[in-house]
Amino acid sequence: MAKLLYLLLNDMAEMSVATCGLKGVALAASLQPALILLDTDLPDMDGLAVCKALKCDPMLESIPVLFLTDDCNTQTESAALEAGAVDYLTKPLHAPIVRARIGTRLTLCRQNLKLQEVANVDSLTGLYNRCYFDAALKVEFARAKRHGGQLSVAIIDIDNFKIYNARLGHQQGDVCLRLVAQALERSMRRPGEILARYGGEQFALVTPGVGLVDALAMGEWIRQRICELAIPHPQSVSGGNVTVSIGLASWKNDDVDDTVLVSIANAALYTAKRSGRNRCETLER
Ligand SMILES: Nc1nc2c(ncn2[C@@H]2O[C@H](COP(=O)(O)OP(=O)(O)OP(=O)(O)O)[C@@H](O)[C@H]2O)c(=O)[nH]1
Repeated sequence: MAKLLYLLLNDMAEMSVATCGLKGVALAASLQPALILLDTDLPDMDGLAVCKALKCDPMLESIPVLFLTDDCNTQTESAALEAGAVDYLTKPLHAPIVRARIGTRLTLCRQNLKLQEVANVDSLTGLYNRCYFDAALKVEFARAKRHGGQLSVAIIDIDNFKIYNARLGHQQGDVCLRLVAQALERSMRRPGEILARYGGEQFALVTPGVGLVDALAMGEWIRQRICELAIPHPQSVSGGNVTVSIGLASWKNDDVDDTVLVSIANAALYTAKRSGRNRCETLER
């Protein structure tokens, strides 16, 4: 059946096939596909259990699952839909109907992707917004926990930005935000890093695979790049130019979760501000 479906659909999308439930979940995690076709009857486990496993995983929960099965039992069908499936097609499958149904799903996936792209971006700076950052951090956290990796978060805040705005005007404030955002983008060096505008004059960065020592070096590197922009500030804390303070926090394989990690980075930022601004801080834990 998998081979038949492959032949039937492979001109509509790039397809990959797994021959049992466990391999299917692993394949989904590595490929992050737009759509998953699933049978209820698999060699190693129940297809419904696979669907539930996919829906429990923050990295996979948003991928639509469509059942293709010879189980016509309405109870199984409603259980599949309750488990999060978007559709349930029963055999015998009619090629044109399968193609049309899956075509509709793929179109919806593409439209969703476009909508998400717009919804995830901050219109002033072009960076990701806070909503995207929070969701992406959850995914990166799950990945780090699964693989036992490291992960750090930085909250980057422009110093005395209220004064900058008050003295130079809101429009100039917007120009400054864009320049800082561009410099932060240029400072990103590792694949998988996610940079966002976290709020007004605040930016957030998550760096998968980076522990506290490297995060501090990265924070210091970023702080210097902003100083080098040499954007004049009427009441600068250093050298007459715009500066940033940075709060850092790293996950230490403990039971701290993503939101607590951000709070710790925010508390470190508060310390940086209190200690005179234009610096990176982290908290002892
Ligand atoms: N131009 C502009 N200003 C903004 C925007 N969003 C927030 N702000 C301003 O950013 C300023 C932030 O001020 P505060 O939170 O007091 O922080 P601060 O003056 O930078 O002081 P510290 O963070 O303690 O160094 C406020 O005056 C906001 O109006 C924006 O999109 N554009």
